[in-house]
This record gives sequence, C-alpha cells and structure tokens, in this order.
Amino acid sequence: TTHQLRHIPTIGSSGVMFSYYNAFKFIFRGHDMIQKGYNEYHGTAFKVPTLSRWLVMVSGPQMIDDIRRGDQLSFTEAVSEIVHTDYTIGPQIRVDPYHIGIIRTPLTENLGARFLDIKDEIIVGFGDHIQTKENEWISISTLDTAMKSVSRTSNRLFVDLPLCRNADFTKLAEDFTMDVIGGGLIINVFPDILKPLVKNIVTRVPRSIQRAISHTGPLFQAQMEKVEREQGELPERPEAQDPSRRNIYDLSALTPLLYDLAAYPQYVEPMREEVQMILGAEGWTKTSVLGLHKLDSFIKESQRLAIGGLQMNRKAMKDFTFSNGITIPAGTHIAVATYAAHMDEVIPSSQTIYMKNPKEFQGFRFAEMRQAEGEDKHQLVSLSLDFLTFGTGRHACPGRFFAAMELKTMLAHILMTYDVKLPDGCSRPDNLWFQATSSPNRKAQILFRKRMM
Ligand code: HEM
Repeated sequence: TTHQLRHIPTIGSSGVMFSYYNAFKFIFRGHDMIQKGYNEYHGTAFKVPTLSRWLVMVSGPQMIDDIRRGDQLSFTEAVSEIVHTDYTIGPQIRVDPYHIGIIRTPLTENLGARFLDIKDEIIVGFGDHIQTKENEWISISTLDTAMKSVSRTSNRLFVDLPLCRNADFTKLAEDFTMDVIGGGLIINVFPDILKPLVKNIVTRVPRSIQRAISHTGPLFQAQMEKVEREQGELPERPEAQDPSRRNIYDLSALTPLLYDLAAYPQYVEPMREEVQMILGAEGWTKTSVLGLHKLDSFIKESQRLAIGGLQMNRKAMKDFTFSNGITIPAGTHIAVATYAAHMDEVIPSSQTIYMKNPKEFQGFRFAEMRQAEGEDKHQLVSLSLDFLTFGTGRHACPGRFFAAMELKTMLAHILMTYDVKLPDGCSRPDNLWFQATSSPNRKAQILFRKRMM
C-alpha cells in the first residue's frame, strides 16, 4: 500500500528508515503529528505511520460526510484489526454484531421504564463508594470511583439485581473493558504469527467471558423459559449471554466530568438551580432529565475536550474516492482528526466560526447556542459533522441515549448530594496521550464532602 498511497502527503518523513522512527514517534507524539497534518491539509488527507500500517487521516465536513455515506468503508473490520477483538473477545462479535441491535432498540426503548432502577443504583452506588462524613472532606480516586459507579449502574440495566451487586461479577465487569483494550494494545505489537500465543498470556478475556457466562447463564435460561411460557415459542437466540461486553466510553466520560466539576466551581450553583427547578417540580424521570439543558451542555463541553486525536476508524474494502477527488486503495485504514476538529475556531471551507475560544472550557456554551438558535441540534446526543464524540452515520454510537441519561442523572445526583473540589494547590489533571488516544488521568484524586444545605 505504501506505493499506492504515494499521492497522500506524509507527516514526518516517509523513507523506509524514517517510517519506523516516525511510527515510534507516533506512539508518544501522535497527537501533535495529527494536529500538524490538520493545520497543513485541512479538508484533504494526510497519512501518519503507525507500527502496523499507514493511517490516512481526513478532516473537514465534506470528507466526514463522505465517510457517513461510504458503504465500502467498514467500521467493524477496522476496529477488529486495531483492538484485535478476534484474539480477545473472539471473532463472533465481528461476524455477527447482534449486540448493536439490542442496544439500539430494546435497551434504548426501555430507558424510561427502567429509569427509577438506574437512579436507585446511582444513589446506592455513590453512597457505597463515597463514604462522606458530616462536614469533612474525603479524598477519593476519581477513576476508580467512576469505574465502579458506571459498572454498577450499567449492570443494573443489563442484568438487574442481585447480580449487579455481586462482588465477583462487578469485578469482572470492571476488569473486562480494561483487558480488551489493554490486551489489544499489547497484541498489536506482535507479528501475526505470534498473536494467538500472546493472547493467552496477556489477556484474561476468554477466562473472564467464561466466568461471566457462569453468572449470567441461569439468568438467561430463566428469561428464555419465561418468554417460551408466555409466547409459546423459543426466543430466537439467547441474546447477549455475555453482558460484560460493555463499552469503555461511558467510563471514560464520567472521569473527566468529575475533574471538570471540581475544576470549574462557577458552574455548580447554576446547575443546582436547574436541577432544583426541573427535577424538584417534575420529579426524577427520564423526561424531566431531558430538560436539564445546562447539565447536558456541561457534559457535552467536557466530552468535547476529552476526545482523542483520532476516531471513526474505517477500512476501505474497495477502492474509494472522496467527493474532493482523493482516492484510497482497498485495504487502507482511515480515521478522522477529531481533537483538532473540536479545537478549530474556523472551518476554513465554510468560513463560519465553529467555536468561540475553543481552548477554553465553557460549560454552558452549548446551552447558550441552543437557546439562541432555538434548536435541539446542540444536545449532547445530536450527531453533527463538527461534534464528533459519538461518531457519524450508520455506526454512530447506539449507546449514546443511555450514556447521556446515565451521566446527567449521575451529575444531578452528585450536585444535589455532595460538594466537590480539587485538592488544594492542584489544577485540573491533564489528559494522557498515547498513540493519539486521549484518556483521563488515572491517578488523580478529588475531594468530596456531604453537601451542606
Ligand atoms: C459517553 C459515552 C460514549 C461515547 C463517547 C461513545 C462513543 C462512540 C463512538 C465514537 C463510536 C464509533 C462511532 C463511529 O466510528 O462512527 C461508538 C460506537 C459504539 N458504541 Fe458508543 N459511546 C459511548 C457510550 C456507549 C454505551 C454506554 C454503549 C452501550 C450500551 C455503547 C455502545 C456502542 C456500540 C455497540 C458501538 C458500535 C456501533 C456500530 O458498530 O455500529 N456506547 N461509540
């Protein structure tokens, strides 16, 4: 492919010797390399070297829109080659991604009916993980608390009580996503011939799946028997025997959200007033949570800045030509320069101002845009060509309605129950960058205190 990609400019040098040097450089400086490419080639394409292959980066609304419409651009093939899910979770999820349909329809449709359960798990979960005493600040590990709370809340929805509070099951669910992503990253470094051997050493995923099934098996058996009794027929398949297949994203959303809440205290009182006004008057329901525009905006702003350097990976299954004439051959991996897009003040092609002071955290920027334009396109869950947190097109995140509701309910609960702050003398913990992916600081602590009325 190197030869066939000659027409696409390279960031760094493309000589054989240099390309390995650049591939190593990409591991630690990938984020800067993408920003450089974005500045020089916005609206067209450039390529960056990764250890496994060239990655063609695209940007600008037109090319992103082309991805949305490109049938030959496969999300699943790209992801399985990057995260190596065949070696960790197994090939079934790629060949038959039935979980997407489950998330899109029954799970999302049930959010209203299950709202009180979700809220209950949030309250009990935070109560267990953050044991505040009267009038005393306690320091907690942000990532650990976020992981435990998200895991329990999602599992209340997926497997319900009592399993969602079972110690072995919750530990499995917490470790699982880390194993899949971490294991995938390590497997990636080995040549194909060694990958099947390495997988048994570096990941516990197959064993974890077996353990998860031993917990959930009886539950699904009972559910199937119930459906058979009620409908006189067997359900088509034992859906989602393995509910630990969750997405790492909602965990990676709560951690930066807690950092932002602690770092920008000026937003706390206006958000408390909104929660008081709306949930106080209407009660806590899925619909009333939708009305929390300031909280929605705060979370969206947190996600805008938390995004990684590249996302929306696709693999071209056939030669593909973008509408600006750039062609990539079959087999090419592409991705969108996402962080750079979220940091862009002016989209040169449209000459419109996308974001005022994009480097600044402005918690209510989306609520203000929503109010000024009287439109809902600035909601957290809205997809657009310039807000890329949930991707685009056919593969846009089907879990975003659940994630948004979960995060808003968690934020509302935290606001009404606790005071939160950074340790004295500390500023907001920086994101960590690795292979152009951004993740929230893993070690930082924040302080909680029972809120004084
Ligand atoms: C704030 C939290 C979340 C963020 C930021 C997020 C983000 C994303 C992104 C960027 C994609 C890829 C889109 C593309 O390439 O065009 C994606 C796909 C996906 N997400 Fe999420 N997600 C979140 C929460 C969730 C949750 C809670 C679930 C499950 C309940 C979920 C399930 C999925 C699935 C199954 C896909 C693959 C869709 C497909 O193959 O068509 N996500 N998500």
